[in-house]
Amino acid sequence: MATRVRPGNKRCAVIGGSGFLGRHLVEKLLDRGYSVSVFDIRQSYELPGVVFHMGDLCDKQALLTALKDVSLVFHCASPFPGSDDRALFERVNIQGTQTVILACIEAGVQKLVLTSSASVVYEGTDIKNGREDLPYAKKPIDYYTATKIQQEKLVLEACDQQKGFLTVAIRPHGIFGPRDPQLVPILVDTARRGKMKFIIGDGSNLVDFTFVENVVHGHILAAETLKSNSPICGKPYHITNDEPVRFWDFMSEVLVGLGYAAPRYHLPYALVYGLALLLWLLTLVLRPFVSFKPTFTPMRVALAGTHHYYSCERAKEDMGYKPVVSLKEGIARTVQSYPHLRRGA
Ligand SMILES: NC(=O)C1=CN([C@@H]2O[C@H](COP(=O)(O)OP(=O)(O)OC[C@H]3O[C@@H](n4cnc5c(N)ncnc54)[C@H](OP(=O)(O)O)[C@@H]3O)[C@@H](O)[C@H]2O)C=CC1
Ligand SMILES: CC(C)=CCC[C@@H](C)[C@H]1CC[C@H]2C3=C(CC[C@]12C)[C@@]1(C)CCC(=O)C[C@@H]1CC3
Repeated sequence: MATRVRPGNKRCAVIGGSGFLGRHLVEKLLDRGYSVSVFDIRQSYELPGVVFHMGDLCDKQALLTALKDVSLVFHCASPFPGSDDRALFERVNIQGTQTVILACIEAGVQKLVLTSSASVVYEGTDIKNGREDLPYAKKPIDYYTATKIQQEKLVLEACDQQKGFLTVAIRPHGIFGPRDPQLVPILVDTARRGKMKFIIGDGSNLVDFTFVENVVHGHILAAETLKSNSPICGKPYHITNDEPVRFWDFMSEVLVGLGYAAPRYHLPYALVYGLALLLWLLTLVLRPFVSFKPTFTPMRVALAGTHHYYSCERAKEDMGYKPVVSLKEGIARTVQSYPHLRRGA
């Protein structure tokens, strides 16, 4: 049965703390005087002050051990978004998140901060300065995002001020920074295969890319603002760099920083999208005979050729959010952190 953990207790748990965002979050929490338990299916590092609990978040007993005496939980675990294992997304993001909620309540945890995603409202068409009141996507861009929608709903609906269990969801977008296993590695891999020559569309589409330390800052602000009667209870918050940038300028800056050529030739958006769609249909038809994963999926073409940037006004008003690292500085620090991805390395 729930024994409420003493408020003000600075012991917290990071579910998914071995991952890219999770590890940055753990490092900042330690700086701020928290003691941290990490719960993850893998252990990727060791740090003084961190206790690791290895386990699957779908296992309530394993979670209960890790959440003992913890008053604050960050949930930033998810399967790799590029996977096509639908059952895994459903099991971890939906059923697993329900298990996390139940375990938190049973362990007497007072605050749960979920890492959601701004893409829960994106359907592949332009979003300019989107606010949190946009409806959830009816046709999410992929199954991973469909389960992120369900996950966010579960966590926000679990907020219960009467019972002293408070929840909030952070919606970052395009997280980048040192140790990111996705964005820069995909980009460099595409460049190394000679496929980063083309700009899809006229290149003017604006997108949010968010330096990981700003995402961490948003999470910690949310946790520290989350109190009874706080306006943030049960709500989602966009956290970005608040500096929308042309998608292709961002890509070019990273590529040039790592010694690769920037893309130069323009291709019409509708043409590339149509080709990606055809290729995708072809992979479906041929799936019983051959299996291959194209780089140019319709989803990726939409992400590269449409506007998708979000307002963080609500986070500024309700929790005093302001990015702590500019885009320029974030790109410089990211580029510097990938010596092994430099051209010729
Ligand atoms: N990166 C981005 O641009 C964005 C990310 N987000 C969200 O941010 C969060 C963190 O993302 P990111 O740091 O990039 O992801 P990572 O994959 O780097 O980190 C997620 C961690 O969770 C672990 N994990 C996966 N399944 C389970 C499970 N069943 N039980 C326990 N741990 C598990 C992963 O292990 P393993 O690696 O072995 O699978 C990994 O260590 C996610 O919720 C993601 O949806 C939202 C918007 C943008
Ligand atoms: C803002 C946001 C949601 C970023 C998410 C990260 C990835 C979806 C992108 C990171 C690198 C991008 C990329 C492409 C699509 C989107 C990414 C995977 C292309 C495949 C688009 C088509 C190309 O011309 C090559 C691009 C390589 C990099």
